[in-house]
Amino acid sequence: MARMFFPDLRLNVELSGPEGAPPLVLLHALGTNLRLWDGVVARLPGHRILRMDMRGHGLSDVPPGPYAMGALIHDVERVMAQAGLRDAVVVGLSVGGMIAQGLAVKRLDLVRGMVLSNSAARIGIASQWQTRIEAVRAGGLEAIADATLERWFGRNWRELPELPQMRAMLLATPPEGWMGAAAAIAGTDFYTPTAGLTLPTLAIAGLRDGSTPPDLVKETADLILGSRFQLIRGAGHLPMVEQPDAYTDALRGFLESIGHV
Ligand SMILES: O=C(O)CCC(=O)CC(=O)O
Repeated sequence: MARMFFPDLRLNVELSGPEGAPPLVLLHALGTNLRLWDGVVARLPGHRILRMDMRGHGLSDVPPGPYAMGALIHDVERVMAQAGLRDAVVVGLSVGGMIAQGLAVKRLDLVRGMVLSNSAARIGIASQWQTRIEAVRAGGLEAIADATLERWFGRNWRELPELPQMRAMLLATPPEGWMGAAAAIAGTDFYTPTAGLTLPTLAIAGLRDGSTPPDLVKETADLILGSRFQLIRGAGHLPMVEQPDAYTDALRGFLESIGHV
């Protein structure tokens, strides 16, 4: 674990795997942090893996919100520069996948391929995000926790073994950070720029995902010429936590198919 220092903020990052190995960049979802990827990192020992806590999340600084999507993209750009990484496969979960799309549009030299996991060019509608932001402002993350966990995991969410860990991760997110990043999602519509992308892309969806349902993920995958779509049946919004073997197999298959091994 290391802190990267920039003039306006510090970001928490972790670099693992052999230096010089094909690089992966892992970007987490709203209300989570880089620990979300523990199972994937353990299963992919042959890659140089950079993961980071998005601003306002995990151990990164919490600048006052709202955040612009452009700022979240710039954070990844400068972390990759400081780590000396380019030509990476960027794996982004949900808002992380939006950041991956924006990074590919802006800096294709940094992105060899994308995995848009449980993500889309546009997620939710602005008024819905505003309602959630107001709830968090009034009552903290606890105010939205149950509804969020139900969207993440589906109807039987209370029975899932991963629930205590994921609830704790959600509740540990600084409210200012959650609201800042939620505002970035609310203000983003990448439909047109993403439709112009032509790079190797795998889109992954979880059957029980109520945050970014399979049809929404597929709609974005279909914008990108030659992209592939994979549905993980036994998972919701966080398939790397619920189905780490199936999820890593999907990543590995994609990486092999583009020779990024
Ligand atoms: O909290 C939700 O259900 C929405 C989460 C979302 O769509 C964005 C994300 O997970 O990054």
